[in-house]
Amino acid sequence: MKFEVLTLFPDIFNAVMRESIVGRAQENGIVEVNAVNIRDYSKDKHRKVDDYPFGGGTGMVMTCQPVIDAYEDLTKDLETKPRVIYMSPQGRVLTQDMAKELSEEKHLILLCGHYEGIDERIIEEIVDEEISIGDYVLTGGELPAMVLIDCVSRLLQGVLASEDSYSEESHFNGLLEYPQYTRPADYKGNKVPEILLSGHHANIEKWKMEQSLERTKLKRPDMYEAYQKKL
Ligand SMILES: Nc1nonc1C(=O)N[C@@H]1CC[C@H](O)C1
Repeated sequence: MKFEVLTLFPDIFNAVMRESIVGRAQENGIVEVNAVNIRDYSKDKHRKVDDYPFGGGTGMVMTCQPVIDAYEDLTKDLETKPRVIYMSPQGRVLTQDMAKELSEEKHLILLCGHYEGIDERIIEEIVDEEISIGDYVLTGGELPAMVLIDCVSRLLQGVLASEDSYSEESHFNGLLEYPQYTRPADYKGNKVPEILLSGHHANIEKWKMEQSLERTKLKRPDMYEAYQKKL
């Protein structure tokens, strides 16, 4: 799967996306992250990519020309145009179900805003969908883009050790995950639940489901209600 990111800060992606699990997925050719510097497409003699907003207001707005020319350049030889996602607080908030849906794509273009945002005509011309990572405002769309790349990439075949790695985790099955424990079985008198040491797999699975239901009901009653409705 190929992610092409339109950004003013490509080095952020090159630093983070070469590390750990996404980095290994890139080395294995499962994922490709290509960060494209919007500023390289500016026709302004000072390589400007932003300007003052019409109608007043604070901050700067990213201008149309560099972003749209960058998009045109990335897609000029492509038969089918990839989906363009603008990372924005006005978008649909990213969920595990959306990540699963996005993981079916072969090629995505992610647009990272900066400053106060981008000229609306960019959205009208090239953006297919706005996606938010949460109801708060950041300084740029780079972290949201990396969050999306991370949560989508880990669903791709061969990225995690096994599919089981995510099939029982929080949000995948509509519930929060059960508590996890590892060695030592007794840490300063705080012991791992006996059931997990019993070797009785049916009872262990039953305990895990009970724990998932209990903590979802406690921590995320909204998810618990939605889960109950689906039964
Ligand atoms: N929350 C979010 N989920 O996706 N993106 C954001 C976000 O706050 N973006 C910033 C808004 C102005 C600046 O351009 C970038």
